[in-house]
Amino acid sequence: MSISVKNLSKHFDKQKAVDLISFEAKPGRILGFLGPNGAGKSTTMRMLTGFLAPTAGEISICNENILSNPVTTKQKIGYLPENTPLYTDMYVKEFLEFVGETYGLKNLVNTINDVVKRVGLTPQQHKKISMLSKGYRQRVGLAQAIIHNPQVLILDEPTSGLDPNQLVDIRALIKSLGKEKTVVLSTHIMQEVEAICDDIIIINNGKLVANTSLEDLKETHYPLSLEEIFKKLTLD
Ligand SMILES: Nc1ncnc2c1ncn2[C@@H]1O[C@H](COP(=O)(O)OP(=O)(O)OP(=O)(O)O)[C@@H](O)[C@H]1O
Repeated sequence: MSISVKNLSKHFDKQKAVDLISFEAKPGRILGFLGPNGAGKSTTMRMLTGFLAPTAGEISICNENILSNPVTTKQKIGYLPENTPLYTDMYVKEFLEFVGETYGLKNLVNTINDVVKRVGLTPQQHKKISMLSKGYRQRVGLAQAIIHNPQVLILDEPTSGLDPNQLVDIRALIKSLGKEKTVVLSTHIMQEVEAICDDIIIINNGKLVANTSLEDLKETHYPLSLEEIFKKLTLD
């Protein structure tokens, strides 16, 4: 199992932002992480990537405990945070070189060329990040997430704010990455879930209310649409 989460909780003072959740994510599959605003998705993703310490619970990435082996587990994870923080004064390749160096990657020139091609950044590769549209910035965010060839990808709302053409391109890219890696992505777009996810977890008020395959979720709630299922499980 690439990601295994057991009884994970995060409390901010008295608020239980994440409340005893357990789930697994498997290689070669894309796990959609759904939930209303404020349900606990970003908090969970930040714990999965080691950016935020859990209040309680266990996370293992590729069979290694994230708290006991923070350095090795971080090497196995690529993370695209919500509102991708990028150094916008840097040029695309300069930024990727900076990220590659922090991972201690060898053969960086070829690696950067490969990753630029993979995410469809070739026409923009000589530009400053501040000059790029939202969709191309998102591609730079994806490039930095995959540059070290991680086994696990954590993508926090990777397609929010993209135009319909960019949406299609980025989804296709995520789908192709999902064939070889374990991908966890959060989204509010049900069409996106239908288009690319294999498995689904739904979180509401910090608790998991669904944890199954997309197929099983639809079968269990037949004939409801995914929007209707989401509503049914998350309206208190
Ligand atoms: N650093 C923090 N300090 C205090 N409360 C926090 C902190 N980070 C998150 N929260 C709270 O925890 C809850 C879960 O937030 P989180 O950002 O994980 O939700 P989300 O599911 O990602 O929401 P969205 O869909 O709006 O991005 C919210 O009530 C939020 O206000």
